[in-house]
Amino acid sequence: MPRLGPDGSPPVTRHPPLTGPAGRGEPAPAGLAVGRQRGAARGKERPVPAEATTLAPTAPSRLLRSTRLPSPAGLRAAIPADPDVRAFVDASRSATAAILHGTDDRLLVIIGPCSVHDPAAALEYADRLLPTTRELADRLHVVLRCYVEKPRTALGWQGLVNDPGLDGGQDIDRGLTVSRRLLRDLARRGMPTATEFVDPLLTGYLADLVTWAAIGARTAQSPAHRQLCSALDLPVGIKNTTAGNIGPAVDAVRVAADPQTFSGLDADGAVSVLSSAGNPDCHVILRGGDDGPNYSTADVAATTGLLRTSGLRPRLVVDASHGNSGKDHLRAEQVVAELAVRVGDGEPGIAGVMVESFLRSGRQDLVTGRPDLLDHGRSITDSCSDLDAARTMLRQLADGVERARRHR
Ligand SMILES: O=C[C@H](O)[C@H](O)COP(=O)(O)O
Ligand SMILES: C=C(OP(=O)(O)O)C(=O)O
Repeated sequence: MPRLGPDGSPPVTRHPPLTGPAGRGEPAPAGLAVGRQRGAARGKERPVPAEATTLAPTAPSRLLRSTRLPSPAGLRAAIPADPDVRAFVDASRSATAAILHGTDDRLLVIIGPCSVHDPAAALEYADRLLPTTRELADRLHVVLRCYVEKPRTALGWQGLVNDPGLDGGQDIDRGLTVSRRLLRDLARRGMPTATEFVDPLLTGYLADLVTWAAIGARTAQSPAHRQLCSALDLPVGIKNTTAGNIGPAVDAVRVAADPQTFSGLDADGAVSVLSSAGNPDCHVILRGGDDGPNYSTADVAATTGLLRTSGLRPRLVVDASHGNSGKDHLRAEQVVAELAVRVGDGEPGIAGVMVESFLRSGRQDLVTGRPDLLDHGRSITDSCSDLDAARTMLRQLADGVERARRHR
């Protein structure tokens, strides 16, 4: 087990600066790629020997910097999931899987901010929502969106893992540490969490603390993400593509259910050949697409039909946000209200609902490097409903489950 630093963080190897003795721009030793990315975490860079990387076979190189991270096991040792947390996450995963399989008649609800940029605000949101989720726990299994990686259509802030300082510093080492601590703090409070896995190399740093994960619309067709799902010990929702195609999500669920052999990191961070058993708890998420929403009864029926003919369980999650709301949180609230009625009417196939909500409604733009300008508790990615609206939506969905039970 690695020795830990005074604050419980994993050890960091100090390496010489890239640009000479004092990092003042003196030429680097021959054979080293030279450069420092803006905001680089000082003192952690490793020289990049030109002959030692396939990414940079000749110098000068476009690979400017290589910074070694702790291993997944190192970070897990620094911020351990204590036995209570492990038991809590296991129980929450089992409940989620049972809902997806239809053996628990509650509804899965994945609710919370589009992205977490301020861990304290995420904890405050959880603390203020928990009384309602506990009250409705006989009808809903509520899992908090704690999205710490963000896939972007093009450029933009990439999430707490990639840029915890909101300053373009891209200190992934710190981002993983604060994200893992946040996920653990949420589990300790009794709030299950959901996240999206964007970079498969980083999944092992956080996955043991998460109840449910998503593969997003931008990565649902990626073989690496599908193979990753096959090895995860948690339920995973896979989205239709941004164009609105359902077929790739169904294909992804099939791939993930099968045993796979692929390359990835082991717990010690070594690149390894990994063999998986296959994950029977994956499912499709309908999130709408460029051509409009896909949450109607006909869309759900068409998708469950496709799942059935593919030999898969005909149950799915509907995302009321994103393409199903045109990223308008008021519209997402209407979608949830409509879904609640349909669940109450006994419509088959809907195992869960996702919706974006945070302390305050709407969204705001981040000015890189100026987090001090941000409103507390308002999304810096897609617009979100506020807490009152979140409570209303949860009650509507819980009423729907109650009504559906009366029909049976
Ligand atoms: O969920 C958040 C966003 O929809 C997603 O990360 C893509 O955002 P972008 O299109 O603004 O890059
Ligand atoms: C990025 C997200 O969704 P999608 O992949 O549907 O765009 C998300 O849920 O945060």
